[in-house]
Formats: sequence, structure tokens, C-alpha cells
Amino acid sequence: MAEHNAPRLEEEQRLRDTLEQVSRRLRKEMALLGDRRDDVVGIRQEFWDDVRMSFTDSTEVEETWRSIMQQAELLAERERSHRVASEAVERLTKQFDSPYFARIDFKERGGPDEVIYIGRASLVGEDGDTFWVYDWRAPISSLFYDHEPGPASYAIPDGVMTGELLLKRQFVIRAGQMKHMFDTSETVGDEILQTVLSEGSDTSMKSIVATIQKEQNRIIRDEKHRLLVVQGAAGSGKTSAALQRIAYLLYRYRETLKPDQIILFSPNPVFKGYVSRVLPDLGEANMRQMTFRELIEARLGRRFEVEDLFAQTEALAGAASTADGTARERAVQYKGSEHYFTTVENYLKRLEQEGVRFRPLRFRNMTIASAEEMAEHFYGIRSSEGFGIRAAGLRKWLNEKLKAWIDSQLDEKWVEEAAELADIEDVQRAFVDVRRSGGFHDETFDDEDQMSARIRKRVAEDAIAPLIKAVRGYRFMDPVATYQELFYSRTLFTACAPDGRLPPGWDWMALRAEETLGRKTIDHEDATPLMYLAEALEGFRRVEGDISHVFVDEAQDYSPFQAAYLRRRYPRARMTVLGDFNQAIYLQSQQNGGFGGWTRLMAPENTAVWKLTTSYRSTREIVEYTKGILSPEDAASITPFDRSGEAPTVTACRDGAQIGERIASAILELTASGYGTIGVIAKTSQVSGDAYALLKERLSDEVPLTLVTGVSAELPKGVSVIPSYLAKGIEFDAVLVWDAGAEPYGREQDRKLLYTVCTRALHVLRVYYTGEPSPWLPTPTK
Ligand SMILES: Nc1ncnc2c1ncn2[C@@H]1O[C@H](COP(=O)(O)OP(=O)(O)OP(=O)(O)O)[C@@H](O)[C@H]1O
Repeated sequence: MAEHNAPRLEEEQRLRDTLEQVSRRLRKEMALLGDRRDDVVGIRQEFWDDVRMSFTDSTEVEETWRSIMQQAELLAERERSHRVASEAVERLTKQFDSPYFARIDFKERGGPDEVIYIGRASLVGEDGDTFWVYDWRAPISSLFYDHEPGPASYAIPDGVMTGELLLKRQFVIRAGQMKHMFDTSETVGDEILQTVLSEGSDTSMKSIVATIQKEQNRIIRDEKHRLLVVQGAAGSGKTSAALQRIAYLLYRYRETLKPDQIILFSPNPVFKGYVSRVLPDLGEANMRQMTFRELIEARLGRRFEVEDLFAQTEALAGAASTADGTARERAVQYKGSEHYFTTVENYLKRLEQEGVRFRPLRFRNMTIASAEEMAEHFYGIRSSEGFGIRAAGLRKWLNEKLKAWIDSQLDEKWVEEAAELADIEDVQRAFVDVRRSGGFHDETFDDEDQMSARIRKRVAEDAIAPLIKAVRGYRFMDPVATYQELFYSRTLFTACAPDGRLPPGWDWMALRAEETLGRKTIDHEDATPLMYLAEALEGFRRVEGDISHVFVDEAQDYSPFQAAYLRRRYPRARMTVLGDFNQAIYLQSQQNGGFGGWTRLMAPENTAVWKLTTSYRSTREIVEYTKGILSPEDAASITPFDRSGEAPTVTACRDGAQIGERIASAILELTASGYGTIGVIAKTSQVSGDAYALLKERLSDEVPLTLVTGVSAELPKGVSVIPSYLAKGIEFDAVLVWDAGAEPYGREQDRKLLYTVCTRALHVLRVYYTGEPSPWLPTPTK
């Protein structure tokens, strides 16, 4: 029978008993680890001593091979168990620090009372039977996250277990010492969360196992839906929930799911580094992490200079208010819109009938296959077969054509000339070939002719090797010209547009496309549509079917093309998509504002759309203040978690130099008060660079000051000077906004950017500006 409200002394005794179990296991595992290490070292040292080596005949060689294999297997096996033992030691060491963080007493209907302790990992007693601690991901642990004391239930693989939750208790245990203990019924349920949230932030993200909230737990454990779309306010724990979900899935499906079958799409390299500690801290190996940019580079980067999102953002900021800048902004917005996505989809449908552009296969001045012939062959294959089969069919045809063409060229002058220059290796190889096929005997008379024929064939093949390679890589298709066609012909465009209309600025876009593509560069806004079209024409053959889960963070920044592309690329994956439409900072995604691009990816019955509205990151004062940046409708559902701190301040400055002065003294003050991470956030990388230089002049070398650029993958400790778009998804104890004047943040599209910047702050937010303040900045209430 469980004792309710058991006194602290009893819990302390329980803790000591648990730690004793941990230490016993630890001792055992350490000994094992030592043995295994000796084993491994021993086998490595003696590897060759135990291998019987003999190469006198083929049986001996086989014997030798077998013996090497045996040794290698033995070594691999011992290395594996060494790894397992060292993981166990690592886990147990962490358990010694803090074996559990919660206890629940549950009375199953018609069953006995159960007392369950919950921790980051499970702990089974030496008898192999007693569960001292349950893993937080075990089905029963769900009760802790989902229920208050009273009637409660939890899901088990084949149904639901119901009963009554009698007690819910939380602990803070550090270094094996019980620091705090609370019962939820004592109405201090939030106290632990309060404590956790009041702590300083770090340069890498923390796991939230001990304080996962109910609505987050639902996201973490969902196994029903193939597509999970989460709209969550800034700081509501989207990224945290995503990483906990990965850990959960790896535990739940540990027999079948491997970490490299999970991909997380991150907004930028800084973020990548920021989240990379969470899973290892939870005892799991990391998932794969990618940025969408890497996919674009892999597909288009070899032949084109492709602008990236950050360069685009900088270019737009640099050209703001010029005629060209405004036209480009319109183009960027348009190309991320639903209208454009539908237009391209419709264009693809038309391309099933006609219009795909091909690159003629030419050698010197000779045409081996003309674009017309290719089109004829391609469109000769039934359209119901789809682009993939048709493209593959054309490729096969071209391969045969190339072979036939080589044969037709053997007596041509260019081949003869090339054959005369053939190198010695070719000659030797031809000799061996002829010899093998029975040549160079007394009865054969045409050996020389045969040799020369072979040499000629080889040089001809060598000469067209680049063509063969191009055909293998589907380079006979010309997606760029096919794409450009949309901007050559008004009638084509309007025929594909959903409303039959040209978008405003189409002429500018047409000129721009011609100009950029002509010099082999691709604007960022064209990159994904172009890649999508290119892949579609080849029938999306670059799929990665072994990926089981795709996570997309900051999903509001993805255009419909990007969403559709990911779906096609990972056809078997379940998707978890997390974002905040209030942080849609890029022009490309401001048109579609919500999650339309994502929700249409799968059937409604397989899709769940959830909201997270409580903001955990920032103090109540900061949340209330930053809500004022948004429109009242957008801000309506955001609620702060009740944690109090310093009120945000807004300071007018004469010029950049004065901002530097003020921020420098704020840095000194905040560092002295113990804030470990301070973010000085400027709008662009250029301004960040200037800000960094100014601060560097003012601050002594003792102050750790780093300029964060797009290439750096680590967030440093101390003070980071960082451009707005690289601060996405990360957080700082204190945020000092470098110039939130009307100049940099005056326009509608700057509103969400400013919101994103200000919501990076946990405890302190100070805003500085020159000139007029940004119209989006609320006046702080003192
Ligand atoms: N249940 C929780 N317990 C403790 N801390 C939490 C919890 N949920 C969120 N947090 C904390 O709140 C902060 C914000 O979380 P996270 O970065 O996951 O939010 P987000 O929704 O991805 O934010 P944004 O969209 O602004 O980047 C982090 O410091 C995280 O540790």
C-alpha cells in the first residue's frame, strides 16, 4: 500500500536505497568495462599472432581469410560489448547524480496500488525484477505528464489502462542529494518549472523531461498521425517537444528505428549546433540534421551559383526602397505563394503533353540526337507512365543511340587520328583483348586489324565518355530552359495560373530570370521551384525511402514548394512540422502565412494540427511586451508562463556610436549580475559586423565577445553579436536589440522579424534605437 504524502525522511531513505542500487550496478559495469577494455586491447595486440597466414595455394589462402575474419569478428563483438558497457557506465553515472524526478502512486482498476518512480532512464534491481525507476518514455510514465491526482488512464500498446492517480510528487535531486520535493496537491505544481525556467540559458539546448507539459506530451507521444503540424508561440517548447519526441520514438521503436532514419531540418548551422546536445544527454544517439540549403546545393550547386536565403535577405535589406529592390521583394513574395505553386503544378500537367525542353546530344559539330528527336521519343511513351518512366525510357534509347553512333564512327577520320595518338595502355589492353579472344596464333592473320579496331573503339568511347556520363545523370533534360519558358511566354503563364492572370511584376521577373540564369546564377526564390520542377521531370528519382521520420523546425519559413519537395523526397516518412506563423520572417513565406503548404501534404485523417500557446522561455513582462509588437489578432492566444522579471526597456540613442556605448555598459552590468549568455541582435550581418567592431573598441578583452556568422556552427558562451535571422530558434539570458529604429524595422514585413528578435530573451530585454522608433515597438509600461 502506498503511503500518501510520505514524509521527506522516507523519500530520502528511498533515495539512498536507490543510489545504493545504482552504485552496485555501477561497480559491476565498471569491472565489466575494465575486462572488456583489456579484451579489446588484447585482441588488437595479438590480432596477427592468432591469425594463421599462408598463401601457398588457394586452400591455404581461404584458410587465412577465414582466420582473419574470425579474429575480426571477435574483435568487433568485444568492441560492441565494450561500447554497451561504457554506455551503461555513462548512464549509471548520470543516474547517480539524479536517478529520478517524479513519483506517482497509481491504483489500477481492480488491481493493487503501484508506486512508480520516473527518471531519464530505467533502473532495474539486481534481481532483474524490481523496477526501481521507470524510463520517462514508458507507457505508465505518461500518467505523470497527463494527469492530476484523481481518475486517470494511460495508453498501452493494446488498449488503455484506467484507474486512479493517488499521488503525484516531484523531486529535484542533484549530486545524489534531494534538493526539493513537492506534491502536486500542495498547489505548488509549477514550482519546479518555475525553478527550471529561472535558471540561466546555455549555449546548447537542455532537455525538459522532468517538466514536460501535458500539451507537449501529446506531441511527443503521438503515434497515430502520419503528419503532425504544431503551431506554437515563441518559446512554447516546439523545438524541445520535437527533440523529446525523437528520443521517445527511438525508445518506443528501439528494435526497428535507428537514429539515422530520422532527419531534422534546421533553420541554420547555428541552430544545428545548438540542439545537438539534447539527445546525447538523454542517452540517445543524434538524428541526422540538415538544412534545406544542403538539398539545393546538392542538386543545383555544381552547375550554378545559387544564392542562399541569408544572402537573399541581405540583398533585399540592402536594396530596400529602391525600385529594383521593391520589384525583387514582390518577386520573392510571389514565388513563395500558393498562386505560383499551383501555376507550376499546372505547368507540370501541361508538360505531360508537350513542352519539356531537351539538350541536344552533340559531339564536336555532329548531332547524335537532336532535341526534337528526344522530344519525339519522350512523348512517344504513353503519358500515363509518368515522367519517371518516360525519362528512363529516353535515357535507355539515348544509350543505345550512343553505342550505335560509336560503331558508325570507327572509320571516320577523327577516330583514326585519335587512335594514332592512343597511349600505350590502350594499346596493351587491345593486345590482351585480341589475345584472349584467340588472336596472335599462327593461324590468325587479321590480328593487326583487330587490334586497330579495338583501339579505335576505345578512343571513340573515351572521347564521348562525358556524353555517356551526362546521359546517365539525366542531363539530356533541360529543366532550366523548361522553367524559363514560363517567363518567356505570357500565354503559357496565364494558361497555367489558377486565375488565368499574370502576377504583378511578371515582366520584371521575366527579365530577371533571363539575366540571372544567363550568367549561371540562381536567385534563392527560384531555387526550390526549379529544383522541384527538375526532380518532377525525372520522376523524383532521388527519393530516400529508408527515412522514417522527418522533423521540420521553423516550418513557417518554408514555401509550399519546399514542403511539397520534402514530401516527395521522403515518401515513406512520417512528418512532424513545427512552426510559428508570427515568426514568418522571410518574405518568401509571408504570403502563405499559415501552414497551408504543409497541411495539404497528407489526408486529413492522417493529419493532426495542434497548438502550443503558453510561452515558457521569457518572463511574463517580456511576453506581454513582445505581444504588443504583433497585431492584436496574432497576439490573442499567447499566454505567458507566470514568471516575473525585469521590465523591458526601450532607449533612444543619438547614433550608432551611442548605441555602442549604451550596449557596452549594459553588457558589463549584465555580466556582473551573472547572466551567462547575452545576445546583441542586429538586423543584418553587415550591421552586426559594425556593431561588433564598435563593441570591441569599447570593451576590454576580458569580455568574451563573438561575432556569429552564417558559417559558425557553435554558439559561444558570453556575448554573441548576431544577425536577426541567425538568432532563429535560439535564446539568450539577455537580449540587447541593436537599433530597432523605424529605418531598419519600419515596414510591415519587419514586424515579425522584430517579434522574433525580442522573443529570444529569457530574463532581460533591452531595446535601443536611433532616429524614430520602429512603429511596431510598444512603449514599455514602467
Ligand atoms: N515543459 C518545459 N519545461 C521546461 N522548460 C521548457 C518547457 N517547455 C519549454 N521550455 C523551455 O522554454 C524555452 C523555449 O523552448 P523552445 O526553444 O523549445 O521553444 P520554441 O517553441 O521552439 O521557441 P521559438 O519558436 O521561439 O524558437 C527553452 O528554454 C525550453 O527549455
